Order: sequence, then structure tokens, then C-alpha cells
Amino acid sequence: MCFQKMSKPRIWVTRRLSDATLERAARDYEVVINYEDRPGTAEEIIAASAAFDGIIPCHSEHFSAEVVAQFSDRLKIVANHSVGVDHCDLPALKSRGIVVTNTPDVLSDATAELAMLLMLGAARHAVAGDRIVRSGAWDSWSPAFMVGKQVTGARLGIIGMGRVGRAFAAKARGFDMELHYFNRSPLAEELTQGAVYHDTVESLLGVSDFLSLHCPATPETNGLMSAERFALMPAGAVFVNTARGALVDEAALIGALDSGQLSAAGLDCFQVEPGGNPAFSRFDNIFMLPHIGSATGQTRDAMGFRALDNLDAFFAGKAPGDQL
Ligand SMILES: NC(=O)C1=CN([C@@H]2O[C@H](COP(=O)(O)OP(=O)(O)OC[C@H]3O[C@@H](n4cnc5c(N)ncnc54)[C@H](O)[C@@H]3O)[C@@H](O)[C@H]2O)C=CC1
Ligand SMILES: O=CC(=O)O
Repeated sequence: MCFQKMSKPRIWVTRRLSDATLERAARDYEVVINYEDRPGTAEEIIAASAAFDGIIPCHSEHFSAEVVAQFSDRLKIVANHSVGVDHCDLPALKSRGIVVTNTPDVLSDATAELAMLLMLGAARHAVAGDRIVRSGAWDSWSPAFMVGKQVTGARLGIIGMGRVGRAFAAKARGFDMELHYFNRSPLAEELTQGAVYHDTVESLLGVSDFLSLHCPATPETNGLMSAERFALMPAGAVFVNTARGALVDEAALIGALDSGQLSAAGLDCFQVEPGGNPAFSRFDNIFMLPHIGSATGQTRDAMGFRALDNLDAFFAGKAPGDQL
């Protein structure tokens, strides 16, 4: 199918993407942009399937099987502005012949940077320290004050050695960390940054003074970090999650922090978003951010352009580079 000689395809941009992205979208397509910047509802997504040829959604719009079952025939492509696609029921979309794409690679460094921030910040009490200074409660100093866990030279476990996991491993090498990983399958040596492969999660956890999650949310990874698995980590380990909240049993995480099994956690993702888990707020040793792994200006432009590249290819009758 080639749309180029016809009128411009009609595209719905569900959120306020970067200015450069919106300018390019408006130049090349007939676009409707949600300047209100609130998540699209199921009703709006269903209505959009009749009114638009393509949608650029974020992970805040949910394309469940139930929603997709109510689609009209016009919609041809869902060009996600995210790498994770757990908000999309891929089989349901594909069974209607709808092409689905994502935005890999361009956000790996930004997300790995955020994982590094969370790891360092959790290990060194960044949140509690900031609060003490800011509130004026810093009235003494002692050698025993805010003693954290050293990152340099420590053992780091990575679950999911894909694009973000590898970018994180590369940054962790700069801290001379001893790298270990678990993945669905071992990687070619040149991709590992020298990390040691473990063929079970359990084996990896046993050596992970620090653990960082970088695998997608799938039925297989749902609840990956359970009470039993936290218990396998060295006492006082630090846990980092920039992947998805669904990977973590949050009650088990609370239990591991209460018992001291974990000394700290750094979280960018939560089971309930937006909002997070109110039960986490009593912990000074949880460093929390509101799902901003890829939120740098440079990366937002790159994600928007990657989504548009996928649309351009599709409407030119070619296979989009990031078709899933
Ligand atoms: N916090 C944020 O803002 C961001 C979060 N993410 C999350 O990070 C995830 C990873 O992104 P990429 O590295 O680009 O994806 P990727 O597809 O390159 O890497 C995922 C890796 O996980 C592995 N994997 C899949 N299932 C697994 C399992 N059951 N057990 C162990 N390993 C498994 C894959 O083999 C692959 O190596 C995304 O799916 C998304 O959920 C990504 C970007 C930003
Ligand atoms: O969470 C963000 C993504 O791109 O996936």
C-alpha cells in the first residue's frame, strides 16, 4: 500500500511530544495532537481507530484485546513512542492487520543513565540526605552518619541484557563493577562488556550486591522478583528497577527492605502508574522517580523522530524499521 500520491494520512498523536517531533508530524501528516497531554481513554482509542490511519501513542495508552476488539477498519499502524510495548496486546493488533512499531536504541543511554542515578542515589542515601539538609535538620556530623554501600568494585547483576541492559553494563564498567547477567540466552562475548552469564535467575541473585532489571514486562516476567528471590540476594543488597513495575512483587520488596535483606532500592517503575505505591513512602532508603528513564530533551526528539520514521516507511509502502 502506498499513500504518497493520495491525501496526507491522518495521524493521532496522543500526547504532547517534543516540539521538533510535532513540527515534523504537522509538516508531513494531517495530525491531531492532544495538547491537553492527558492519557487517551479506551473510548478515545476506539474512536480513533475509525478516524485515523495511524496513531502515535505512548505507554500511557492501553491497547488491550478488549479495546482492539472494538476497532473500526481504518487504523493501519500503531507507531509507539516507547520501546516497551506491554501496553499493547500485540496478537490482538496483528490479528486485525495493524502494524505495530516501537522506538528502540535511541533511549538506551538515557535509561541506563537513570538506572545509574538510582543505583548511586539509593546506595548513598541521596533522598534522605537531601531531605535532612533541605529541612534544616542537619545539626550534627559523625563518622557513623549516613554510611552507604560502595558501588565501585561491587558485584552487579543485570536481568535482561538487551539494549538498555548493555548500555547500563557499559556505564557500570566505569565504576569497575564486577558484571554478571541473566538473559533468555547468552550473548556473543563482544556484547557482554565482560559480564559473566548465569543460566538461572537464582544463580545471578546469589552474586548480586546490586541488581538492576532491564527485561520487558511479559507474562513470563510478571512478578519475577518475589520474596523467595529477594531472599537469595546477599544481605544488604541494593535493588534497581527501570524496567516495569509488573516485574516486582511490591509487598515482597517491602518485606525485603523491612528485614534488611535489601539495604536500599531505586525505582523508576511501579505496578500502579501514575501514583506509585503509597506504602513505599515510609522508606527513606527507597529512591523513587516518576517513570522518567528516557526523559531527556535529546532522547525525546530521537524517540519522536524514530516513531515518525516508522510511519514514513509504512505510508511509503515499505516495512518500518522497528516493526514488531
Ligand atoms: N523506565 C523507562 O523509562 C524505560 C523503561 N524501559 C523498559 O526496559 C525494557 C528493556 O528495553 P530494551 O533494553 O530496549 O529492550 P531489549 O528488547 O533490547 O532487551 C530486553 C532484554 O530482556 C531479555 N529478556 C526478555 N525476556 C526475558 C526473561 N524472561 N528473562 C530474562 N531476560 C529476558 C531479552 O532477551 C533482551 O535481551 C523495555 O521493555 C521497557 O519495559 C525502556 C526504556 C525506558
Ligand atoms: O518506559 C518507557 C519505554 O520507552 O518503554
